This record gives sequence, structure tokens and C-alpha cells, in this order.
Amino acid sequence: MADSVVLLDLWVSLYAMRARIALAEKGIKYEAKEENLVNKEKSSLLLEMNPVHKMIPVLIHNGNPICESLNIVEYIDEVWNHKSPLLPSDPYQRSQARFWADYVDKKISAKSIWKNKGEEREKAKSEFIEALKILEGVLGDKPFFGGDTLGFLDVALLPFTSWFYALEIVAKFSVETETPKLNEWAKRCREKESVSNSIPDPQKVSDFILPLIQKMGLA
Ligand SMILES: N[C@@H](CCC(=O)N[C@@H](CS)C(=O)NCC(=O)O)C(=O)O
Repeated sequence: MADSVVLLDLWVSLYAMRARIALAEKGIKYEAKEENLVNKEKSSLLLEMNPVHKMIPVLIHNGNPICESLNIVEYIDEVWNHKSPLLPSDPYQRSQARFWADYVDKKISAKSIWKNKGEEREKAKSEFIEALKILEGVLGDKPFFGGDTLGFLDVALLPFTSWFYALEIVAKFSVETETPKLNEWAKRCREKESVSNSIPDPQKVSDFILPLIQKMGLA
């Protein structure tokens, strides 16, 4: 019997994008169920599948829920290990990929920029740019964080590139000026169908998010 793979999803969610990229890299067919979080209407399936955090994404594999985006990406990599490995086989390299993905989770926050105003926003912007610069150093001269192919850290960071344009408008900065190599990396990744089909166009994200920010009086 074929696997049943369902993703509790939201097109604009940075974390759901990670799961979508990983599934696309592996060529896994799945059913995406879009949640309506903007109106705070969580489905009963989401509440049942992620009773602890009540958050998307949730991957439901043959009825079993897997929560937390990086955990989901690791699960996908382990279960569908026939192609496109995301985590390196070498334990030390694997520890490094996990360390930097955790760094992304701790230091790269879109919310800290758009949910704040004034000095707080400026501080969040400086920290965001500083973290991007550090990640640019980690990339070095490699085409991808994973080396010659897309890897775990690429998948962890890539979704933020679809929010860069909106954040640049909100906080008045340029990723291209601050971290040109990272900007090139993002373009290179988008040339892959697994990425371009899994993360929305930056213009679409900004058309959606900027009016919401305005409505909240945070523009
Ligand atoms: N650490 C979580 C974060 C997931 C997350 O923040 N999901 C948001 C959407 S982007 C959510 O479901 N929010 C609903 C809520 O906070 O109630 C992960 O990596 O999966």
C-alpha cells in the first residue's frame, strides 16, 4: 500500500516551507492541507495532531504526526533516504549542520523585525544582519551550505529569503548590499525547481504581509 503523506501547511509560513522543500527534494507526493491561522481558526486535525504546540507545520505520515519543522526535515531525510541526502553522513559534519540550523532558529527572526517598532526594530534589524553575515561566512565559497548540493542548513535558511523583500521594506535595509554572497546563494537555490515550487515569490509575501503590518499599526 502506498504511503499516506499529509502536510498541515500555510503558504506563507517560514517553517512549513522547510517541510515543502525537503519533500520536493525527495520527490515525495503529498497532500497539503492549508490552515487558516490569520483568522486564528485552527482545524480540529491540527489540534489533534499537534496538541502540545498547536502549530504548523505537521507532517502526518501513515497517520503518525511529526511536529517541529527541523525535526520534520530530519524525519523526511531519514525515511526517504533513497535520494538527495540532506544531512551529511559524517557525524561531525552532521553535528555542524544541526548546530547552524539551530543558530538560524535562534537568531534569524522575521517577527522580531516586523512586530517591533522604533529602536526595538532597529536593534532586531542589526541582529538579523549580523546573523546573516555570520551565515555568509559559513557558506564561504561553496555553492550551497550542503557543499555541491542542497543540504539541511540550506533548507533551514531558504524560507527566510522569500520574506527578505518584505523585511527590507519594513526595516529599510538591503540583503544584497549587506550580504552579497548570500544573495547570490538565494538566487542559485531558486534555480532549483524543488525550491522555486516550494517557497512563494517575495513579491507575493510582501503584498500579503505589508497590509497586515499596516493594519496592526506597525508600518
Ligand atoms: N518551532 C516551530 C515554529 C512553527 C511556527 O511558528 N508556526 C506558526 C506559523 S509560521 C504557527 O503555527 N503559529 C500558530 C500559533 O502560534 O498559534 C517549527 O519550527 O515548526
